[in-house]
Amino acid sequence: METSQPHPAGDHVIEVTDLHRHYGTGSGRYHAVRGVDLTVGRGELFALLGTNGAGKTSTMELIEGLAAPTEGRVRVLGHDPHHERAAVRPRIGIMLQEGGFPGDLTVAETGRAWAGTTSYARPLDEALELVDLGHRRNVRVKQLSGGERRRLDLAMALLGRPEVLFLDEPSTGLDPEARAAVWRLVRELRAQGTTVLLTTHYLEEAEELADRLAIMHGGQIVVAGTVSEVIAGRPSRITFELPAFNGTSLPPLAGATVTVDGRRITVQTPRLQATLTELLGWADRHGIALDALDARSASLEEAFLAIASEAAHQPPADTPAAPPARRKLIGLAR
Ligand SMILES: Nc1ncnc2c1ncn2[C@@H]1O[C@H](COP(=O)(O)OP(=O)(O)OP(=O)(O)O)[C@@H](O)[C@H]1O
Repeated sequence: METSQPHPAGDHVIEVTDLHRHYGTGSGRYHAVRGVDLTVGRGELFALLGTNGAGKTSTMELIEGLAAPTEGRVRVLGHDPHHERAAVRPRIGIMLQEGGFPGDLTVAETGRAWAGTTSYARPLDEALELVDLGHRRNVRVKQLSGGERRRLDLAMALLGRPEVLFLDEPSTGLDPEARAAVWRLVRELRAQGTTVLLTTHYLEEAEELADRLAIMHGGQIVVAGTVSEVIAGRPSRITFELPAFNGTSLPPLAGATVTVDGRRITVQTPRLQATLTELLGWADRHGIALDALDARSASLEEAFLAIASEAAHQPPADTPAAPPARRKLIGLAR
């Protein structure tokens, strides 16, 4: 077993190089993670986005040290998180997609049991208050709502005052108010220097929180960078309807792509202001009303949809066999 040296402060807290993960063996072997590289600096929040089955959780689990990669190298706080688990585990917090805490224990009993596995546990009440669960401390876990269970998962991940926090879809199942509260908490933790790696399906969550993000598809990172870098180069979009189209042709809109779907027109353009000016001038000159007019710059959502659709048309060379059924993750196996 290779024993790695801890990194000096300020270096990358997470380093992942050419990571691969297979599930199963023989003809049922499935290549779920296919050469992922990423780094996360101290105090940075990095979001992993992707389509369903893109490989986000499979990648996270390797970085968390819950499984060993088939190939590739992972370092967390300078250590191999799987083989040097004892060095890494006390310094990280993990919120899995399904916490799996026993339903018969109360919130407080769960917290006490979990605190016993953690070296520098913060007071249980403090952890519960962070996620607004203090008033539910004597309620059995099975009686909590789905959103409350998610918040319990988060409280348990925070119990050991982690330097690195892994959040796998932290706000799934939360109502908008609880989600906003979780976002505030994550921002505070990051401001205090916690490094965060999160997966999410909510693009606005990544837009709100992430310093950098990566979009995965088919086990690979298709694009990575800041939100502006990922959006850069994506066209803006103007849509409208022509209720009483009198046959007047649309003007030539330089550099734009026009799609007509019945009465609905979509114009994609790299020059939003100039194209909109040309279009409004044309409508004005011909006395045409542009119904339901909407003009917007490229968003992360549009970039995501375009990237996912482009990637879906370019499957990797070793197209996988259908994957075997997924295993359910049990929180206590962390
Ligand atoms: N234990 C497992 N055994 C076999 N295949 C698995 C296992 N876990 C995941 N897979 C498969 O690996 C691929 C990647 O799954 P993974 O859960 O990492 O994706 P994801 O991006 O997190 O998806 P989602 O957004 O749906 O949570 C999927 O095709 C999945 O079915």
